[in-house]
Amino acid sequence: MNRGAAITVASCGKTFADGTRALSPLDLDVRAGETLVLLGPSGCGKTTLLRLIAGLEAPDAGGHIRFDGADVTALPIEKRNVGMVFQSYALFPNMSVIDNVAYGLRVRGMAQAARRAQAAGVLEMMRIGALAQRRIDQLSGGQRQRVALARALAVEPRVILLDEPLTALDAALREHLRGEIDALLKRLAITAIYVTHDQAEALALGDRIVVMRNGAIAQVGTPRDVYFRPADDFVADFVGVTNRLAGTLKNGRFETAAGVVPLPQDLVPPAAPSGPGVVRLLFRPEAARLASPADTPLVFEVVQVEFQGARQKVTLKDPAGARILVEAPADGLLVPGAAVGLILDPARISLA
Ligand SMILES: Nc1ncnc2c1ncn2[C@@H]1O[C@H](COP(=O)(O)OP(=O)(O)OP(=O)(O)O)[C@@H](O)[C@H]1O
Repeated sequence: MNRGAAITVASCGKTFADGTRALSPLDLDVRAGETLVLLGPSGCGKTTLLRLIAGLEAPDAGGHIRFDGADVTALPIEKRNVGMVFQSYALFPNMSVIDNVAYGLRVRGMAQAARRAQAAGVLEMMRIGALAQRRIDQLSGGQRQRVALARALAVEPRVILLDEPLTALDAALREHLRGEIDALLKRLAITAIYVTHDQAEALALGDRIVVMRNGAIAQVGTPRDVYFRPADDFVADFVGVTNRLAGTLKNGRFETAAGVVPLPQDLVPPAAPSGPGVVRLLFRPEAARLASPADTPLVFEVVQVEFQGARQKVTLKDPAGARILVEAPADGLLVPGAAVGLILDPARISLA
């Protein structure tokens, strides 16, 4: 198959005819062959951005889309060599699986024998060759979504755009197909843009994640960046549970009511702290390790322990009353009221 195209989105905003501003002008570079996930709450503009890249919508004046440097802004979808997969399968229900998959090749004028052979090859690759003669309305949801993916891939696109393709499926199937899609996209080295509002899906699939909010980009980064070094409170909360401690910065250390946290040198203090002299330290529940109070300068009081089998969730409070949540192996016996030390992983803390 083709190698994926690099995509440049330059100053692309979108205001719809009714005056709704779905996207503020934004810039985004998608690398050739990567899987980029657009993640954000409902209405933040993910689908609109995907449709601009597809050529289903035109950006407002001044916006440009380039594929491998060539300006495609004025090209309609059928001239961009992109494949699309939607949440609703958008397949032809009365046609057979193989005819659905070969459809895009027919539109492109490929001869019947050739397009049937190519479609059959893609069905084999997706491991649904046995379903080739079935009608779409005789398939399960998971099978339909595999056919939709096969149809998008059959035309050998340089870019594949997926808009919440797994949302309609049940949780177990969603996870299974997510793994298959991940493996497939990596093997094909095709450029993929994947829209979802599901953070677990984004973290699992993305080479990079674009977190969106109110028609703008809140952060672009690897799953680890976005999870452990969120750019702001919105990203931190959207992508998981976040602990916050208020304190001050002194001599490369963070001082808070519970004690002191040494800071790694590469941790940048926030440009605009939340109050005069006050900074907040952000970390995830699993970025902390419980220790003896003698072994760390950061000490809390145990408030509550929730046993979960292999792990336990422990709620702690500091002398100022601020509460945090940490996850720990379920071996140590912790009782409410006891003092416990905390060691934070320096690679997994951020400041805001
Ligand atoms: N054709 C349209 N005309 C007017 N407004 C639109 C149109 N399409 C989308 N919008 C609006 O633009 C904003 C962004 O919509 P978009 O579908 O891009 O969001 P989204 O992040 O994909 O949301 P969801 O996760 O719910 O699909 C929303 O306020 C939406 O109502």
